[in-house]
Amino acid sequence: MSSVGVVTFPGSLDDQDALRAVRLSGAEPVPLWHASDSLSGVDAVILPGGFSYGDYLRCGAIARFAPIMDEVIRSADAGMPVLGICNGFQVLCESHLLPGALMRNAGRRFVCGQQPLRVESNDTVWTCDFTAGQEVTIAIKHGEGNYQADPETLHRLEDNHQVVFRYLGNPNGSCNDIAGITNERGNVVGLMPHPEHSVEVLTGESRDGLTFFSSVQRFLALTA
Ligand SMILES: NC(=O)CC[C@H](N)C(=O)O
Repeated sequence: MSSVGVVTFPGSLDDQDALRAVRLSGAEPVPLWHASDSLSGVDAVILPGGFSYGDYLRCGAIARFAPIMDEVIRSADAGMPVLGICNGFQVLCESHLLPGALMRNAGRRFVCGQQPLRVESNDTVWTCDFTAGQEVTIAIKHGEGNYQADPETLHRLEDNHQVVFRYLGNPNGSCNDIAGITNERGNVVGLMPHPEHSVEVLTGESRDGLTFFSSVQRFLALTA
């Protein structure tokens, strides 16, 4: 059975839901602590949503310097699957594992709801069980989800097919309707929507989020 670690930072909010989603998908969930310097031998890591360090300075800017991040960055560079959800996406951008930045929502309001998305790429370890062009619905809730990058970076992301999800109805002003991106290798994915909140019909309208967790398991089984 593959194991997926979920890092808890001070102020993380969605770590328990991420652990639960990992368990629902059949993998072993492993809680990881921000102050540790070990990933406890897990096969993949999730940086969850929330308000790490109270969003002080900038969202994700302090979490990026948590002791565990040295090992997350080293393992990501070595090919380990890493998923950053919402605040986790912000941490990945601050860590320069992904390019660009998440700015205050264009409407200056926190947005929350069921968000339609289009899957742009299934060529990542976290999205290989989706089909490209598929439309899915996943929960969103964020104040700083407005993805921005310089024109050269945006061209590179588009040319390399590194845009993984686009909003159908842009809720926050993100460039090119970008909801999620990947690194060139396809092992690091960051997105503002919350797949861990869209895994059960009892708590949402969609189970589309489960596909992230089944995708990484299939990838890990193939490479074991
Ligand atoms: N749900 C979240 O992870 C929120 C992320 C961040 N604190 C924001 O408001 O943008």
